[in-house]
Amino acid sequence: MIEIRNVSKTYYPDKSTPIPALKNVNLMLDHGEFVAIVGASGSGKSTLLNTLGGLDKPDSGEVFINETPMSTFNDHQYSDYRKDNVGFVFQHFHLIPHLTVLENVELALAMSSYEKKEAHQKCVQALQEVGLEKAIHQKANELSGGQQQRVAIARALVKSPNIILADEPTGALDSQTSQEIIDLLKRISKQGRLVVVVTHDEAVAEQASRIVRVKDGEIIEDRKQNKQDSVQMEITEEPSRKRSFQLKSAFRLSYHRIKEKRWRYFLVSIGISMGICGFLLALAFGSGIDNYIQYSSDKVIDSKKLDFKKEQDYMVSSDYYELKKNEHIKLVQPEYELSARIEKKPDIISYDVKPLHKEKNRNEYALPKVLYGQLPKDEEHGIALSEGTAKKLLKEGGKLEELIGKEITIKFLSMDEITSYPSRWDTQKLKISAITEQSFIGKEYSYIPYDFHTEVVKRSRFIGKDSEITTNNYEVYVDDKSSIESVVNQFKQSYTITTPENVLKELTKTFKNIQLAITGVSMLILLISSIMVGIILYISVLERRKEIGLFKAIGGRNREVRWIFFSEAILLGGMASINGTVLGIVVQVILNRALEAKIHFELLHIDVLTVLLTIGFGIVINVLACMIPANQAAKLNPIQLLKQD
Ligand SMILES: Nc1ncnc2c1ncn2[C@@H]1O[C@H](COP(=O)(O)OP(=O)(O)OP(=O)(O)O)[C@@H](O)[C@H]1O
Repeated sequence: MIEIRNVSKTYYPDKSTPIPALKNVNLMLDHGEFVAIVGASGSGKSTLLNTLGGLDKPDSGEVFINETPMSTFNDHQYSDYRKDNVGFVFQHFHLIPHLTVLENVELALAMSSYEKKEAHQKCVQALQEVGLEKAIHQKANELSGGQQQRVAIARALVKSPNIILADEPTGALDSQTSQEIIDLLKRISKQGRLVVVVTHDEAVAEQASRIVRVKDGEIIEDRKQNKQDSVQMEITEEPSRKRSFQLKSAFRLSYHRIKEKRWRYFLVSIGISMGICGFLLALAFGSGIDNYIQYSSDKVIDSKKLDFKKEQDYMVSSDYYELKKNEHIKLVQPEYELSARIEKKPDIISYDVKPLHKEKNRNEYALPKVLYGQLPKDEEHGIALSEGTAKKLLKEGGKLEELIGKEITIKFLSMDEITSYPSRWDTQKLKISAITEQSFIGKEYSYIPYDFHTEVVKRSRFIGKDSEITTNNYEVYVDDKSSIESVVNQFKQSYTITTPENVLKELTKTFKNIQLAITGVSMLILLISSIMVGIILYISVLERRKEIGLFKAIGGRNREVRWIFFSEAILLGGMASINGTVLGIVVQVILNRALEAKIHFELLHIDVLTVLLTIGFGIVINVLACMIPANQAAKLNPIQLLKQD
């Protein structure tokens, strides 16, 4: 069944001094044998056992498995050989302490395509065989040494391998328990399996059907005994199971590990949660910007309005007529603002005043949104105060609507026409006709009727009623948004033109900068957290060496070993991202509520897609952070890993 022909193996621990572990070893082993490999420490027993188990490869010579030379195996075939043919039993059991007895045994089937029910049945059967069917739900670390070794034997048996390899299986047990384990292994060999036991203990060796004595890497004795024991039943060989990795096993291991080291993982997850929360808010803010753009396009910015500016000169009548000649231009008005103040002792309320469109144009172009009252008519001496200014006027406990109809004294600032220096205050009594919505960003304006505004400007500049007001800014209104491009193209040589799009860009600049800052900070936090995750998982690789070794010994491939760590990263990332997302949603609700009265659109908007995207992003970052430690784990040598105590 297994033949070892002229096998030699030399180790070079410090690269120069060779340590020969096996020298020209020849051995043939068959079904149903119970072989004891004995010898002094360092004689090469474990190396021989590991070579039989496909964990170690010889330097020269050949190992044949049912006449197939192992040297033809690639790494995957070695793993498959361990998965289907070999069950390992170790001196220190190598059970996962926080898993139950059943879960420990199930682990051996993690690489095979068994149905859940079938797998369960096989595990229970294996545990019955070792006499532990009553303890299946007990935690492995609650068992005695002998019981733990029985679980380890059940784990080796559950795949129905035809070879059981046991390295000092009684080394950590008292003599009575040792005898029970040896009896168990003997029984297993009588089922027709090959059982190879490495032992120091001559009393154990004497019970084997064959003793192979090793000294300095050579077989010095190969003796068959207890002939009656070699009478055996034929095992019904199971066909090899298709490889199918049960991700569930990797996740179960990682879940238990995270539970065990919860404080460590909790601290690391705070960083990820904060970063993810920031990331979510940045996305939510992005939707807020879209809302703001929508709001501004509807309410703040007139989509048909262009601002024309002459850089050097004042605009004159010829400019005006030139503009009016364009068929798309419907209205041209000079643009100027007035500075005004209301004296409410001891305070002075200062604000700027713009003209309202004439009534005939009000249906065509954007108007400030009225909260209370009505916009003043053309001939009225009324003012539409902005919400912010109106609030300053209110007496404590007063309501905004109570201001409507009240008369107030407003002082408009007059300028010296030549020097442009403010020279005196022009006092007017005006009725408060309306209160308009406060704009969230940009300047607040109050409005007075167009002609009245022109009159105040002329008076403030000391010019006659029939004179033109000099300005270098014109408001130009077109018939439709679609005409803007052609108008701009025609006049861009002579004027600096600001389109509604430019205005919007300017208005959203602050938002974009805030969003950029939040994104930047959250990315920085995520970068630092992912480095921390990488470090934590690197520590995890060091601490989970036994699990990695075990996974490889039961036939796990490198890819599957990586999954032990990916599952850890996914669980950690998933939990931290969910926490971060919940935190983000809480911040969103609080901020939106707090700003509800001040702004008229949703500043932060989170939808299901954003939530899923954020959680996915958090998980991806964690998986990326775990790449290096996971690859490192996959490359580790199982023999070294299993040797550590
Ligand atoms: N990975 C390794 N690197 C370097 N030397 C090694 C390695 N594995 C084994 N050796 C050396 O090879 C020799 C045989 O080791 P092996 O573990 O097979 O002996 P053993 O008989 O099983 O010993 P023990 O009973 O103490 O476990 C020893 O001298 C050991 O130091």
